Amino acid sequence: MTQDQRRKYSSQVVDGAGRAPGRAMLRAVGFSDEDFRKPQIGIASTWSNLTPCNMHIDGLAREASRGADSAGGKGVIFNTITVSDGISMGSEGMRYSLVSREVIADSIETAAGAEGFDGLVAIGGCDKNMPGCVMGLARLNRPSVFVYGGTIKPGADHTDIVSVFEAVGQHAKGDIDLIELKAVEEKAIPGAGSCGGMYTANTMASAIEAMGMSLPGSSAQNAVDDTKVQDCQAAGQAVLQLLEQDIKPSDIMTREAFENAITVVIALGGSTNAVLHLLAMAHTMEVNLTLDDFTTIGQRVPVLADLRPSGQYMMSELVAIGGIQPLMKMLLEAGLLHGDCMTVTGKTLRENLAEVAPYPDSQDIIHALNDPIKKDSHLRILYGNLAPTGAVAKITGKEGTRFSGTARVFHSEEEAQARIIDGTVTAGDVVVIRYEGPRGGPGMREMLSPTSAIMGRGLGDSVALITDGRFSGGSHGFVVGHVTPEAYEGGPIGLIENGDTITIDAESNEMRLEIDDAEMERRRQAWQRPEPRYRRGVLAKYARTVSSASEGAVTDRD
Ligand SMILES: CC(C)(O)[C@@H](O)C(=O)O
Ligand SMILES: [Mg+2]
Repeated sequence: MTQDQRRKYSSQVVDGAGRAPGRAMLRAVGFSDEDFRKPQIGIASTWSNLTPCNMHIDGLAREASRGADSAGGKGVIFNTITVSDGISMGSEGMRYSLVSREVIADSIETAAGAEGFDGLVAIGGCDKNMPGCVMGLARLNRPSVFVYGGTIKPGADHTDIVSVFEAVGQHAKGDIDLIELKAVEEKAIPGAGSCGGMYTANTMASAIEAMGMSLPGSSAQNAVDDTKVQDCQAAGQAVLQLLEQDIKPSDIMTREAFENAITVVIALGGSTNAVLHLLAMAHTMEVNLTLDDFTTIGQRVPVLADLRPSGQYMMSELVAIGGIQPLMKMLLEAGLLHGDCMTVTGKTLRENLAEVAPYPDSQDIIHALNDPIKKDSHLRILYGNLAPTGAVAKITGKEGTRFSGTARVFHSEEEAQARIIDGTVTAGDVVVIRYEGPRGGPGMREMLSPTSAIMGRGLGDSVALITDGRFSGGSHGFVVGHVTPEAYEGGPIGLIENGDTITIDAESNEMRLEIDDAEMERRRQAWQRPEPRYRRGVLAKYARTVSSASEGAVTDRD
């Protein structure tokens, strides 16, 4: 491919006498005559000092830019936003979390679309960054690579952010005092990097690597490590190679690649957010993926990783034994991955895995296929009279696979949290948290505070929680989220009354409100939509455009 063919977009901005004003501007940011003849590589950085997940990404962006320069391109760094779920969780501000995914995708599309980058590297840290970046790259469909900022190291005594959330529940129960709670708070977050278990950030990074949009190994690296620096430089270089071969996201993010991503997420015991984000990414790439694909794939893929929140180990411990590449090789050899998928190395998944060595014999983080932690998926898609268009449950089996209990209904996360903490919620209850959906919240908050409070209070196997909101990757217990249609749209979750019996069955994949159809209809007639919580600003805009959680909660429908 000629240099000019590789400058499909930047040539429109910098070539010819008429473009002198644009070149004048670019000279001021460091372009030389020679640079105008190079492909421009946009480096989307989610750097921010507001969260440890992203506080090191400015340095990583500079490494990626150097990598692009060294391969004959011209790297141009630009920034997009991030918000931190670990900080906003349980507050009004958490309504902005899922919204930030759209803002990130929109801003990458906007900056690259306006400036004429020929290729891109996008670097994400906190969990919504990852799908946000990839959605931006997919919309642009220019040769590009995603880089994960890397995982945080464990805090002292094997703690992490979820340890702090669960300590809040232990404190409420009286098991630990304020001094002990503060000690957990002080030791859990030792520096830069994304939340340390198989929570949403590590889940999505792994999914994206499995999908072929990150370099092999990228998703399982420590944030502060030479391997991450090398990954960034290599990503900058890889974009130039992708330009040469004209390999675009649409060549990589195929239906089979999404199936690979789902397979790896299940094997890792990953976050329920993967369902939402993969549906959204597929929508962006115009790949036909539905909730039911998670069921079909989930029937044949076991959970193999003993990682938090349901298991014991942290991501950095998986990094130490070789990351997810040996796992992917195991899955490929078992016929569970499509080996012919193209990746950002310019090679297929099978070619990338050819030289990968197996895990050391001594490890017990990743179980063998004949000794799974769970023989099928922990991510269950439930239907029934409570979720006519689907819901997403995380059922590891540790808390059982069937739950029948008495509804205790709350109209917000805060209300529910207060009643869990003060002991009103007791064994046998099904906590219902509604009006937390994408549109009704708005923003579909993550219920990590209530699920952690339930665990901390020792009610993990005797209380279930259902919501039209979503969960953190750190949530565990008997939990069902993404209940659709959401309450604000008139969904049956809005018709539950205190004292009703609710049955959740993760074997038959059903969730039922035990009332007859006539009673359901009577309640439906009496239901009234509440006033929206926001009338102006980004949350109101979001509520007006967002689709159902069962469709990925996207805002750019046709
Ligand atoms: C705070 C967490 C654990 O990062 C959460 O937001 C997640 O979704 O995993
Ligand atoms: Mg999150």
